[in-house]
Amino acid sequence: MAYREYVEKGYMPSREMMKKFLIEQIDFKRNFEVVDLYNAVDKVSAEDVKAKVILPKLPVSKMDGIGVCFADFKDGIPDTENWQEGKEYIFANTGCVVPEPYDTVILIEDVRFIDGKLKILAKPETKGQLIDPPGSLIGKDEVLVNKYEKITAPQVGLLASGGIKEVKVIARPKIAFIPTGDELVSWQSEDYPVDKNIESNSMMLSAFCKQYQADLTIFPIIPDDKEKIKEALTKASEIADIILINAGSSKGTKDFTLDLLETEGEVLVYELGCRPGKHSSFSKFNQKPVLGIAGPPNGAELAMRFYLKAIMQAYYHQKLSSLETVNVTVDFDFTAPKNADFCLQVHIFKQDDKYHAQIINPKGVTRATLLQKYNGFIYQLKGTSLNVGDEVTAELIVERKEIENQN
Ligand SMILES: Nc1nc2c(c(=O)[nH]1)N[C@H]1C(S)=C(S)[C@@H](COP(=O)(O)OP(=O)(O)OC[C@H]3O[C@@H](n4cnc5c(N)ncnc54)[C@H](O)[C@@H]3O)O[C@H]1N2
Ligand code: MOO
Repeated sequence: MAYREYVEKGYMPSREMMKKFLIEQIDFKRNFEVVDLYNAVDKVSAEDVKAKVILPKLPVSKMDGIGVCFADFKDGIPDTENWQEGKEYIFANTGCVVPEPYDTVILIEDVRFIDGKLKILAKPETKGQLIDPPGSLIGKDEVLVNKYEKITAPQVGLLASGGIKEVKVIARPKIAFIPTGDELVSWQSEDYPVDKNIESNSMMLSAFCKQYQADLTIFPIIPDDKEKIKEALTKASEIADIILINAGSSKGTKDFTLDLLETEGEVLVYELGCRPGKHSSFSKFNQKPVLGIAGPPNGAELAMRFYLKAIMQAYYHQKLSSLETVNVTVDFDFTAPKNADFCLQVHIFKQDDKYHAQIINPKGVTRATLLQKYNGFIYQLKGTSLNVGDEVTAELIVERKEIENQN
């Protein structure tokens, strides 16, 4: 073990700048796959999907009624006492074909049968009234889903109507996660020695990957050994589109991750100008993007919430989403450090028709308390202060209804 002098280097982006930087820097190698309609929802279409059939193929009725020939109404409502079904009129049901020569539908509500004899109460206004002509529901070659559009549940039905059986979509990216640290033991272990910590970030990531639609390979815990880390990175670069390497990113005697990425790859961001999650980094190794994530679960969580999410949205050609915001009155004083913005984790609640925010120090409470309490962020620029009573914009990580009437 040796003392490592801390040298601040490189670009230290804020949270938003880091998202932007990642998206600009990553040259995504996307894969595609063909899925059937059972598996199409929420996938992103790789191309414009055009209808293979038109609907309807023949004129159909828009409503339940009777089909008539408009010409019979040129002088007003004719005497229909002797009209016969199948001759002067037919029954026309919603969505069913109205065959020639019938060209107009009269609503069944505007028709009576008195002693079996037809009586029409309202003259059709126009020829073709209440009829959907061919192609009026799905047009010839109509685009049903656009390229890079996320397919919704109604669109899956639309695709089926358009004669589509399968769609080419962007395949889930492959993410490799490399947990590092001599002090770690797997969360699957039944008991663990007193000097060990439980490796849990892989499971948090596994859950985030489910939400973000990525396939995850979790590597075994890699000891703090440059050769072993290099081996793992090499293997990860062969199987994954995006590599996440965890911990060993700070100033400790065993924090080798960035030294290694610097000599064996290229480090573009060593650390952020934003806390928590300051020790998030971005590198390239064997042409693969490597997102470095801080070891402590809270820093790791924020990196997954912000940076991994941005990467995933860009991978799927989706716009970057932003959190819903709410104006809050702060119930605390706080000054952000001079060298980094601070993404404050706060408890937002409603009192006397106003939203308030209480600060939660992630390093001062158990993780369970933090996760129970914090429901939003206040992003505070470096060196700036907040004082009790200030009104600011906060971001919500829960739905707005969750912050109504709770303390
Ligand atoms: N002198 C300084 N010390 C530290 C600073 C600093 O600026 N100056 N920053 C602190 C901050 S903030 C963070 S965040 C951490 C970053 O640490 P590392 O990313 O280098 O992580 P380690 O030191 O290896 O481990 C820290 C902590 O996290 C636990 N850990 C690691 N991996 C996992 C995992 N996969 N699952 C669960 N927990 C994990 C590890 O056991 C340690 O407890 O540095 C601070 N120090
Ligand atoms: O980077 Mo650390 O995650 O600020 O807590």
